[in-house]
Amino acid sequence: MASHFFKNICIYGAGALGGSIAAKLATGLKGQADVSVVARGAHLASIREHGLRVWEAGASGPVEARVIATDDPSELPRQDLVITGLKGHQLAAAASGMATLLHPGTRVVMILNGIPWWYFHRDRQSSYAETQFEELDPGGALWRQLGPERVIGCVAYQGAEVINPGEIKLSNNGRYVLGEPSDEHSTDIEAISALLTQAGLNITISPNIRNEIWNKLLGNAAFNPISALTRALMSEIMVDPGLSKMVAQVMNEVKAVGEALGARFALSIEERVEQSKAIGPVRTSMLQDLLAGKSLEITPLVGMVVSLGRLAGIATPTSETILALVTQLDRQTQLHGATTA
Ligand SMILES: NC(=O)C1=CN([C@@H]2O[C@H](COP(=O)(O)OP(=O)(O)OC[C@H]3O[C@@H](n4cnc5c(N)ncnc54)[C@H](OP(=O)(O)O)[C@@H]3O)[C@@H](O)[C@H]2O)C=CC1
Ligand SMILES: CC(C)(CO)C(=O)C(=O)O
Repeated sequence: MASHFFKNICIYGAGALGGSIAAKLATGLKGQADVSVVARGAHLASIREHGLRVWEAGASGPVEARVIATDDPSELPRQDLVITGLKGHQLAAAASGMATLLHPGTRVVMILNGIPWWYFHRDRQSSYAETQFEELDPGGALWRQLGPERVIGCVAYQGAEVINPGEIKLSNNGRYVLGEPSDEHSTDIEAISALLTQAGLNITISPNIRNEIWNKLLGNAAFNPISALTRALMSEIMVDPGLSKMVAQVMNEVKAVGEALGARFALSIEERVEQSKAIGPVRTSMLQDLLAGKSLEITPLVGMVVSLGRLAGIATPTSETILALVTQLDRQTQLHGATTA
């Protein structure tokens, strides 16, 4: 589909992950492509003035990268590749902006935690193929204006945080898993993987991106909302007997729903819980957003476990309780700010 000559590359939503990837592309491709970002507010102003500053894990200083930066995508030329770094609940509002960047061959790599809006596109194993979700994509704006056929799924194993406007800190070396919704090993995905690898990113191509999504969701459906509700780091959650039990309960629900929809899990829940104990003092992205007074990525991470559970006939009582609590927390934070919520 794409030309495999990526002259114009835009990172739409240059936050923690998007911004760090934009910096890698701008420095690693050494001028071979025009790298632009769509950002907003103080973050955009700082990127324009000072460039992106990215602290690699353990580095003594930031890497600086100059990129074309705007909050108005219609100022940019049509793009050969768009990489989205928006949160799942921010995508629909950006659908028309993203659509202005597309030409017939543009592919869109979507870095997301949780169940994405395109989940059932070309899911040939499922009786739900092409089912759309109003709660992820109100009015079908993404489906219509972007088109699920452009999407390449991306699951990120990279801890990252915007620590100041224009400045991003990475907490590990990170890796990214790409996959076509059709699970095909296409020439597009091969070319995009090669490009991102050339820029210095650790990329693998998955033969089953939905499995990757579910395996990652085990952690995010549990840790992200529990950390927002308690303001605890992942390590603090895991040493609390009540909270670590709740983590295991959510993970069991996610696994049951995923398996009912055909997903395979690499580890048992006991093994996954043990693995989580080793992660350390990480502040999840949902806790970061809460502390910054931002709205929370609830639907893709928690709401969809409950919705897909209903679809598949699997009970998800712990996730339902957490969903109600974290939804109210988000509502109160948006009304009164994070400190009084
Ligand atoms: N951070 C992490 O460690 C990890 C995150 N993930 C997942 O990756 C995805 C991206 O997360 P992350 O990088 O943390 O997200 P961030 O919140 O750091 O970045 C999103 C950026 O997009 C901006 N944005 C939102 N809407 C628009 C818009 N309409 N126009 C321009 N800019 C916009 C946001 O601005 P503003 O701040 O003003 O809203 C923010 O700068 C999420 O699904 C997340 O769950 C996965 C693994 C780890
Ligand atoms: C916690 C972490 C880094 C890994 O599960 C994550 O994915 C998030 O913060 O959203």
